[in-house]
Amino acid sequence: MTRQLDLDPRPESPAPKPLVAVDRAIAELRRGAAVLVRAPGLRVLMLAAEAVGDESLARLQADAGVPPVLAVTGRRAGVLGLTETEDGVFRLSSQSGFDAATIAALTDPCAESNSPLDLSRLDVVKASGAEPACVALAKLSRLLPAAVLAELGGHAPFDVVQVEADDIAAYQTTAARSLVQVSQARVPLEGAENARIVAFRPSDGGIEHLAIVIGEPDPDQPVLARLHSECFTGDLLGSLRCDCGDQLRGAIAEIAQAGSGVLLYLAQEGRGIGLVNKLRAYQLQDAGFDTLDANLQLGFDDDERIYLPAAQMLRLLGIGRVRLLTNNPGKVESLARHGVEVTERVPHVFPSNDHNQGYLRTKATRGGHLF
Ligand SMILES: Nc1nc2c(ncn2[C@@H]2O[C@H](COP(=O)(O)OP(=O)(O)OP(=O)(O)O)[C@@H](O)[C@H]2O)c(=O)[nH]1
Ligand SMILES: [Zn+2]
Repeated sequence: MTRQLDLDPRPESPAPKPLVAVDRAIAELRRGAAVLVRAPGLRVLMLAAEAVGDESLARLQADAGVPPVLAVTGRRAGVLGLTETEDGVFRLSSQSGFDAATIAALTDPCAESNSPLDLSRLDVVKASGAEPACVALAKLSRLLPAAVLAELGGHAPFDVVQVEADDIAAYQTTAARSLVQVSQARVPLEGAENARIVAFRPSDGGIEHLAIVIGEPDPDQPVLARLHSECFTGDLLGSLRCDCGDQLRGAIAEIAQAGSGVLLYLAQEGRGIGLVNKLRAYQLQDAGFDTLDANLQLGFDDDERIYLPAAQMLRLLGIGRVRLLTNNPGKVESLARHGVEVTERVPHVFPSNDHNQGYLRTKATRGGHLF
């Protein structure tokens, strides 16, 4: 007999304080305000590089009492020719200081620059202080992965939001572990009428992930499953630049045909860099970079996704074993690492079109996808 899926109805506890502090910091950065990041023995005031203007830069310097430095990923430093090792985070400083236009030119490959950059005047060192946390916070804010920061000697500005570097580092894991089911409803889909959508929310009220459960999956058997990363352009608009729309509708059709299964619709747009950065990546691809190099130009890893939320949702649905619809061996490995047994990888390939041929070729030749 098929068991009903085990649905956990309610949050067990209020949002952990660390999540709340990071959420507040994200909101501040996105509106161009400074936040205070604390690391052991260190306090820095930071702005997201993408959101600085000359005025906020001047205020940062006045509040901290020292000239700001710039933190970028090793990826971005490598693209600029400032380092050969691309791991970690680098601190760039300049005797003459930075203005907003220079920061834009250093951090945003899509920025229109009026004057050529003089990189020879930059001091470049691998950073081990608060810089990695600051860059991680910019990434969590779905902004460009770069930060402007200044060490704070004296008092913090009275109204500044404060956040611990350790809480930033733990944020994604903590948020994923705190996911709970918050609502569900029957939603008949074209070709899969016996479907319901189950919504999962982290306890800080962060962005929800969805499970589309088709039929009545038997938790005692491996469940046919698809992890689908959100793609506004492909899923909703039918963009031909990728294969997401076909994969989404194809997975629903295949699961319906098999009788039952689950599609996790994960809020990780643009392989985890967010829609705005994905549009930047598209602009770079139109200038000749492939889908992986475009991410690196922006300072991101080629894939910024984590699959702990997916593993957690499967657990909450009572599913421990899956037959996974994917061409991406990374998804299989990652789910296994998070305790979900993948009994089989089921290929999920669709015909290419004139616009996504290069994208699919790159995934196969450089991304390790199996087509
Ligand atoms: N950064 C970036 N993201 C993209 C690009 N094209 C599509 N995406 C995103 O990539 C994700 C789609 O990847 P998936 O289909 O889930 O996964 P996959 O790694 O291709 O593996 P499969 O399971 O085989 O499909 C979505 O979040 C898209 O928004 C691109 O050129 N750049
Ligand atoms: Zn897509």
